[in-house]
Amino acid sequence: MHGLFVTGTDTGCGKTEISLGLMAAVQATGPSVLGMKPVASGCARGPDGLRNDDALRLRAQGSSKAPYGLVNPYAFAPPIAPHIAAGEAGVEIRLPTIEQAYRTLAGEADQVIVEGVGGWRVPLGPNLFVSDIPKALGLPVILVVGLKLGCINHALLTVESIQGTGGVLAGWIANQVDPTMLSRDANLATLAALIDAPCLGVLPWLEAPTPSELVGYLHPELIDLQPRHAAKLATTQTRTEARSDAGTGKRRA
Ligand SMILES: Nc1ncnc2c1ncn2[C@@H]1O[C@H](COP(=O)(O)OP(=O)(O)OP(=O)(O)O)[C@@H](O)[C@H]1O
Ligand SMILES: C[C@H](N)[C@H](N)CCCCCC(=O)O
Ligand SMILES: [Mg+2]
Repeated sequence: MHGLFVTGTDTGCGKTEISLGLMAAVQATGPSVLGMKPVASGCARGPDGLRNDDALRLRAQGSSKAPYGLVNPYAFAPPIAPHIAAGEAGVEIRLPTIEQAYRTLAGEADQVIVEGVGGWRVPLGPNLFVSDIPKALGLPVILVVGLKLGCINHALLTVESIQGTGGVLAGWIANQVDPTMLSRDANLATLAALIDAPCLGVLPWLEAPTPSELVGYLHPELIDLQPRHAAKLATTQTRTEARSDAGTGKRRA
């Protein structure tokens, strides 16, 4: 397995903190890891162009310093829904561009952790959604559940969509974004009972979360790609490679 795709129940649910924590957890066991944020809205313009905080943090946590343009091929200034930002910038977000950047990163590290943008069904263009990215890259998905009132509904709808459309849900991670949440443990028990995938960690609300602090709460070793799931990912990947080869006119050996 070359990577994971991190999605969440919403924007602000903790995808970046957890992606960084997962990178640190993998690095602690030896393998090299790079981070990727294929599409980012909410970027500052600097001397080298548009830069997004999530992408900069993922890049900095990487085992080597990948070119920014590979970590974040699509960067948009306004902090708004990405398809609207792309439309305003006159840019079409294209899967083959994301695939190419991902393949280059995957060639440089043992693992690539890819953070989505917003939640699972955020549109990226007229016929493209965030949910298409892990399918194109052949990646299993980790769902970050931002623990707050309302998260059960958001989590179950997201799980239904991932699993109902042929995605592989490798696990979910609960993240307490609301320090005052009532009945936290009962909510966790409900999520555990209703989500058909392992819980890979429960993060409390932390004053100033750091990747190394998060490692203690995360259990990526519980990711168990059963043979049927691995086969599903392999099929997706082969189909995607064939499609992108067709797009570039390359012939498969
Ligand atoms: N467990 C936690 N304890 C305290 N603060 C947290 C926790 N998890 C996340 N945060 C904070 O909540 C905010 C949102 O988290 P984060 O940026 O990781 O969300 P996200 O899902 O990546 O958002 P986006 O959709 O913008 O990419 C950040 O300020 C982050 O530091
Ligand atoms: C600006 C923010 N931090 C994210 N980059 C974008 C979140 C898009 C959410 C779109 C939506 O679901 O309505
Ligand atoms: Mg983020």
